[in-house]
Formats: sequence, structure tokens, C-alpha cells
Amino acid sequence: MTTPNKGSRPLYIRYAGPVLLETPLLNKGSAFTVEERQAFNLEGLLPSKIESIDEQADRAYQQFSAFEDDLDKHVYLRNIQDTNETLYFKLINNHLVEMMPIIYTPTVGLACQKFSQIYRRKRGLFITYPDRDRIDDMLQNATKQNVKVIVVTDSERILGLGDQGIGGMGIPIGKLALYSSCGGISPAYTLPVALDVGTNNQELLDDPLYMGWRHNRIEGEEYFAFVDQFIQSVRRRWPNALIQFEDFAQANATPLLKKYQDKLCCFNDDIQGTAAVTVGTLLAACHSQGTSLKDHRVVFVGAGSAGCGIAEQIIDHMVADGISETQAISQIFLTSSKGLLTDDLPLRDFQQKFAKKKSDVAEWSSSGDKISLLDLVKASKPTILIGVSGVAGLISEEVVKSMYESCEKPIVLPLSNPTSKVEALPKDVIAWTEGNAIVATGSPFEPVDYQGKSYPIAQCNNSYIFPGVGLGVIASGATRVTDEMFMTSSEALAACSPLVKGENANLLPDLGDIREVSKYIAVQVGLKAMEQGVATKVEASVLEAAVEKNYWMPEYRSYRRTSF
Ligand SMILES: NC(=O)C1=CN([C@@H]2O[C@H](COP(=O)(O)OP(=O)(O)OC[C@H]3O[C@@H](n4cnc5c(N)ncnc54)[C@H](O)[C@@H]3O)[C@@H](O)[C@H]2O)C=CC1
Ligand SMILES: CC(=O)C(=O)O
Ligand SMILES: [Mg+2]
Repeated sequence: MTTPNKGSRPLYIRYAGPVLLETPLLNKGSAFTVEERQAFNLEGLLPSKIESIDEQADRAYQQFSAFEDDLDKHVYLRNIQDTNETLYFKLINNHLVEMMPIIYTPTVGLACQKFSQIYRRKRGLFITYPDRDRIDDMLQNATKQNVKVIVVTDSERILGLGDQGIGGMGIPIGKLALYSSCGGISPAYTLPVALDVGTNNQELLDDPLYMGWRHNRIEGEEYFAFVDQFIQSVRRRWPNALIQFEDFAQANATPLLKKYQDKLCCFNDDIQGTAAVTVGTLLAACHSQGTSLKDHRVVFVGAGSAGCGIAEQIIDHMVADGISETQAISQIFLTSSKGLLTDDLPLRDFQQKFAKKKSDVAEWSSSGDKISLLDLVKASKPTILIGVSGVAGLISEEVVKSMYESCEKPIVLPLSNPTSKVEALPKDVIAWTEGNAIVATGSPFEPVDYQGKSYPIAQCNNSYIFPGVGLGVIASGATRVTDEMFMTSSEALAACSPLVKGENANLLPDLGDIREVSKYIAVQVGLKAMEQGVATKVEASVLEAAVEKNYWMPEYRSYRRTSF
């Protein structure tokens, strides 16, 4: 017979019979006890053996292991999630290293691309443009009543895979799975949302199975008005919910963040979360080299949401380290598809401050035209190279070897996801630099063996940051997410680096330690929120207790029946 969680109170529920078995947040399947089977009209609906969650997880793991194809594994896990959420998270937590690449990058990318083909059951909310006058009603239809975290996408820039229409829903689902698994936020409080504003992906528009609104994307004022209708409806329904903007295209990501960041509890994961994990990784790398971030010259391949977000936070750190902002900017170089950002190019607002004076750098161009990545590396002699372009292979052998000529210990971070979009393969970067580069990637890679030595490859992905930030926001009751809270999360992550702690040669903590890391980040972020006046001040010990109290673990609770 299963025993309820020690210390957990029984849950009083109204559902019974098949409806209870069909309710993923409450279903326990074969783990319903004899008493519960009697009380909830379940007798005869289940095999007679009463199982523990561990027995159920063992069976599920055997079934999972029988699949050879990663997308099949993904579909299998999503099916468990949609039938028994507690078991799903038990399974994920038991096998996080093996299953994270299946529920998150890289497999989630393919799941988004094939969303309409692999679709089984409902999850989350699809808010479609033609229904925009009924968003309040749609939020009432959500199966979750007390939503604390929403991850929302409009699916225009899904990882490095571009416009995925309704299929982008896979990303909020995957991100929120990590909120629960790594950040301890109960799935009862999370809601994935896809804003269906159409798609410009012709393949999807031509696909008879495509399940989204068959229309080109709504743009401009209509688009922003629609997003605002959604935001205002959320504020009416769940005024304190944290909203994470995810995988919006460059043209909309920054304007939406600027519009809402001071008005509600929200952040953009690709801009701020990515900046935090990258700076955290760089701080750990600097520590291992005995350098300071302000000593470095940084070249970016990609000058979009992620690139400019990271550059901003690096500048903040360099300034905090004691150099002027002008000096910090002079050490940072961003390239887009048009080459180095220079003041003669048409630039977005958020790119302007990074543009170099064309007259100062014109001679760097080998073609007499745009300044290519190779031109830039030769001229600026970077010590850090960051790929956030979504284009595979841009960090070439020539580029890395040129960097290595003037930098003994290059730091190379090809961060684009999924794996198919990585700017350089870790094994190549290690070989091109004779084993001297520090490498981290956005998607997971096996350790690299080079000349008899093994080089672990850290996964520099915002998944190290957002679960802890979310937990910190919820535990502290923060009403805003400030840039300083993200800066704190970087430092907290770096402090957890095994390299910084002197434990082993890994740059970022093992996934096995991710729960403790998220709790640590949560406490530091909560303390920063209080310092900044966006959360009510309490003692650190009270906040720590709130983080523990809010930390959900997947165990079944005992049920009592409430009157109908
Ligand atoms: N590891 C992580 O945690 C994260 C990784 N990313 C990855 O970063 C990539 C970019 O994301 P965003 O910045 O949001 O996209 P974005 O669309 O805002 O920016 C992409 C940038 O790459 C540039 N680019 C495209 N082709 C190029 C070329 N041939 N040479 C140089 N630059 C080129 C574009 O001009 C643009 O500046 C995606 O693949 C995404 O998966 C994004 C967020 C987090
Ligand atoms: C990791 C992530 O957020 C991205 O690649 O967009
Ligand atoms: Mg993203």
C-alpha cells in the first residue's frame, strides 16, 4: 500500500471514477490505495496490485528504454505527462541527465517541427488571433486554477529553427517541465501558452495536418495590440503570475520586454536568462584562468536578442569590475549577417550602442566591403568567442585557429540550439586549439577525448537560470524581475561551479546537483529582489525556509473525498 508523503496533508478532491484517472495532476494509476479505490469509485478500473510510485517509474523507464528513436521517446514521455504528471516528474527526476535532451533541446526542436503530426492530447492554452475578444473566457477554461508561472511564445523563432507556427508550443511545455523538475515549482502552478498569430512558414501552411491558424503572421500594431490583450487578461485572472517570454523573433522580443518589464512580473528568457547563464559560465571560466571579465575582448557571432542581451550583461560586469562603460563597449564586437556592427549599417535600437565607427575599422575588411568574422578576429584578437546566430558551422577552423594564434586559452561558446545549429562542434574546437580552449555549448555534448585526456563540455543553457529565478520570485513574492536579479543569478551560478569550488574540471554544476543550485539561485535572487524594493523584506532564514517550503517534489498525496 502506498503511504502518503511524510508531513503532506491529504488532498480533498471532488473528482472520482474515470474522470479522476483522466486528470493528469491527480491521477495515481495503479498507486491508488484500496481505501481510495473504494472511496473514489475506482474499483474494477485498475489491475489489483497496488504499486508504489517507484515501481511505476521502473516500469515506465523500461518502456522508455525500449524506444530507439528520440522523437518516439519524447512522445512517450509527453504521454505520461498528459496522463499522470506526478509519475512523469518522478521519472524525469530519476533520469534527468538521460531525459533532459529528450524533453528539452535538442529533441524538443524536432517535436516542435512535427507538432501537428505527433499531437495526442491537449496541454496548455492556444490563444488564436481571430478569438482575441474571448481571451478572458479562454483563461477561465485553463485546467489550472492558481497559475504562478506562464511561459508564452508566439513561435516565430523556435530555437534556431525559425517560425514553427503552433508547433512552438513544445517549447513552453519543455521549459515548464524544467521549472518543475529543476526549480521545484509544482506543475499545478504552471501554464504553457502559445499565441497563434499565424505563420509565415509555407511548409506548415501547405501541410494538411497543420493544426494552427492557416494565415500569414499578424504584424505591427495589430500584433502588439493582440499581445497586450493577452497580457491584460492574464493580469485580471492571475495578477501575480510570473510571465516568461520565450522564443519571440528579434523584431518583437526587445520591444515587448521594454514595454512590460517595469509594469509586471515578467522577463525574456532569451535576452535575460541567456545573458545570465553565459555570464555565469564566463565568470567560472575567468576564475579558472585567474582573469577578470574586464580583461577580456569578446566577439559575438550573432547580434540578436541573445547576443545583445549577453553583451549588455557583460558590460555591466566589466563596469562593476572597475572599468568605464565606454572602455567596456570598446572591448565588445558583435557581428550579424552583415558582418561587424558598424554605424553605417541599418541597426535595431538595441544594437546601436555596440556599433563601431566605420571610419575606425574600415581597414579591417579584407574584401573592402563588410568586416567578416575572420577579419574581425584577426583585427580585434578576442579572448572570448560566442555563437548565438542559429547558423551551423559559422565558427570555422580558420576563425578558431586565428583566435588561438593570439590567445593561449580561448573561451569558445557555440550556444545555438538545437544541436544541428551549433556554430562549431566541441571536438573540433578542442582539436583546433590543441586542447587549450574552454568550450561550452547550448545543447548537450558528450565529453571530448583528445590525446588521451577527457574534456567535459558544459551545457551553457538558460535552463540553469530560469528555474531558480522563478523559484526565487515565487518564494520572495517579488512583483518585478529586475536586471540586477539576473546579474545576481549569474554570480550565484558561478559560485556553484565545480571549478570555482575547486572540485573537478567541470565549468558548470552537474545536472544531478541542479535542484540545490536552483535553490541557491532562488535565495540569492529573492534577497536581491528585497534589496531592490520589489519584494517585502524578511530575514534570509525566512526566505530560505520559503524556498524549501515552495519546493515541490513528485510524490503522491493521500486523497479524501469532498462532498459533491
Ligand atoms: N544556449 C542558450 O541558452 C540559448 C541559445 N540561443 C540560441 O541563439 C540563437 C539566436 O537566438 P536569438 O538571438 O534569439 O535570435 P535572433 O534572431 O534575435 O538573432 C540571430 C542573430 O544571428 C545573426 N546571423 C544570422 N546569420 C548570420 C551569419 N551568417 N553571420 C553572422 N550572424 C548571423 C542575425 O543577423 C541576428 O543578429 C538561436 O539558435 C538560439 O537557439 C538563444 C537563447 C538561449
Ligand atoms: C535555450 C533557448 O532558450 C533557446 O535556444 O532559445
Ligand atoms: Mg529560447
